[in-house]
Amino acid sequence: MPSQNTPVKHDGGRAPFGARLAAAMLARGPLCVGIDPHPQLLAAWGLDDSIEGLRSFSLTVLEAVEPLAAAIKPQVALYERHGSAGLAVLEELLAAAAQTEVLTIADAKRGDIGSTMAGYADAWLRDGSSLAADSVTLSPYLGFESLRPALDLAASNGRGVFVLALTSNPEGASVQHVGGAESVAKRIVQAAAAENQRYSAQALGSVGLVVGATVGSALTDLGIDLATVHGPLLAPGLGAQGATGADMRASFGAAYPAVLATSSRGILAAGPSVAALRAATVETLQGL
Ligand SMILES: O=c1ccn([C@@H]2O[C@H](COP(=O)(O)O)[C@@H](O)[C@H]2O)c(=O)[nH]1
Repeated sequence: MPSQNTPVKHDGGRAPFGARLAAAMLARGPLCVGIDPHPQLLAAWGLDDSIEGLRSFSLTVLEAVEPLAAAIKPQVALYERHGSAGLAVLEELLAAAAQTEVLTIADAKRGDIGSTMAGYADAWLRDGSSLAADSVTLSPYLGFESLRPALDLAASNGRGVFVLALTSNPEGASVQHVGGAESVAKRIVQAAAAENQRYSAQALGSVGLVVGATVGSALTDLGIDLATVHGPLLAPGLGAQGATGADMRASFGAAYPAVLATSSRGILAAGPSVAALRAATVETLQGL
């Protein structure tokens, strides 16, 4: 575990991810737009479920939301289902986004034993990797410490991670709530808080958590204080999964300023018109 005084080195002059995200949230508001090219959405947009459809969908969403959102979150599974050509579209999307102000969160939910984790860290967080994003989502099911290669690489080059803690799906509780007052989720929250001690106390740390907008009273029930994390809280579940801005304020309480709400289908359903996607993004922001 790094000490509070561990120096943070940055490649290429990039500021830490947490500080960059906090600045983006301040300037644009606390919204991430998910880019989830489901086959049904491609069809609703009049696009084929093909590489060209995937490319058109992805670049249209980027064009629409990059001036408005703090971050975009491409769902990696929906690129992987198109094979290597789909991943090439994701690479193109990430490269195009890197030319804009919007930050990127690759929703890959990676996690493995440490030696293999180093490969995932290289893919999603290493400078020069064609899939490198500003941050990536990670699964701690093999133990938080197994994520070490990604935690350290991100800290070394101004990138970030979001570790699953309390997910937005109803099935998550069967694992994450286990242990009651000493729940699995609480252990993950504590580990992220310890990890963020390596970052300046003046800004958000770069180790974020995924905590669903749908968690309701779970944080209170499990005695989890997210204000201790000092990192960003990525909150899926807004819109299509039913959660609202009011729900999030009620659930997150004092930790709400660190919440980056994310919505995919709730905004994407407005496409393919860029103007309509922008209107849906603004409307979603107004509800936060
Ligand atoms: O707990 C989690 C973690 C990740 N997700 C992902 O977020 C989006 C949500 O899409 P919507 O269309 O806004 O429901 C999707 O990519 C999920 O895989 C999540 O929903 N919950």
